[in-house]
Amino acid sequence: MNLQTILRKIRRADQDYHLIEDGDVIGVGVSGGKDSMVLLCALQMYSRFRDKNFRVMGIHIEMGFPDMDFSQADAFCARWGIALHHYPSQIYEILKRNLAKDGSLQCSLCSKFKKATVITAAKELGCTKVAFGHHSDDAVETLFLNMIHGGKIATFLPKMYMSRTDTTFIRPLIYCHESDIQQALEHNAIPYVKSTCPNDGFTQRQDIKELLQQLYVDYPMAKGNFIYMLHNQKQLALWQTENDDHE
Ligand SMILES: Nc1ncnc2c1ncn2[C@@H]1O[C@H](COP(=O)(O)OP(=O)(O)OP(=O)(O)O)[C@@H](O)[C@H]1O
Repeated sequence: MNLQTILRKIRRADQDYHLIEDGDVIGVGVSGGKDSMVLLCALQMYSRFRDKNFRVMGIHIEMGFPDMDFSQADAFCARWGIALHHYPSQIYEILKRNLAKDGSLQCSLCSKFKKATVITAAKELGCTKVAFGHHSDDAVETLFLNMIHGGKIATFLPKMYMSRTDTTFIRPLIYCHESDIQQALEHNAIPYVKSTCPNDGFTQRQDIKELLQQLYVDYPMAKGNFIYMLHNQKQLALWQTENDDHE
């Protein structure tokens, strides 16, 4: 497999945010989509570097969406000696019983259940950390979603400890663009499973994705600047009222 660009960017993220330590057992959350399949393969390769001693395994939570065929992904992982564990769940059934007012599935509920199930599976499998396939374009989309819908300047972190469940999450692809992932996927013929979630393509995230794509056509430099901005702490200048000092 040739994953040079991805591996270089994972290494940089690892150095900047200390994502992986000696002795780690990393459970990669695998939806079967492009990002998590590339992450699983790349981390497996990264684990072969001599200066790091850690193990990697894939964890797929079976959501129960119809016609999700994992046979190619399973065969590919077996060929490359990558462990991919499947965990059945009732998530789709529960979501169908708790529809939103407009009759659609609730993405926020889905995300909560999915995360909780990945954590349970990771603990059962003896993982020390859980890795997600979020990349830099996801980070910028989340930032815009939070600004537009939530009135806050925030996105997910490269590394996050959740004390409630005693779990550390890492996002090794944060310096990778979607285009890097697409290239790696094609170059190495990594299979992926197309999601059959009925909400796919009709989410607020999809709207933001399209908005940003248009913005990048007019302002191509924005793509790199948005990522730089996320860790450009020195030039952070936000308003502070007198009251904020005392809160
Ligand atoms: N069914 C699942 N089982 C395990 N982990 C999952 C599952 N679905 C998503 N994840 C993890 O959560 C991350 C973000 O989820 P999201 O739904 O945005 O991903 P996706 O777009 O469906 O797939 P991908 O990110 O793999 O292309 C994924 O990259 C993956 O690491």
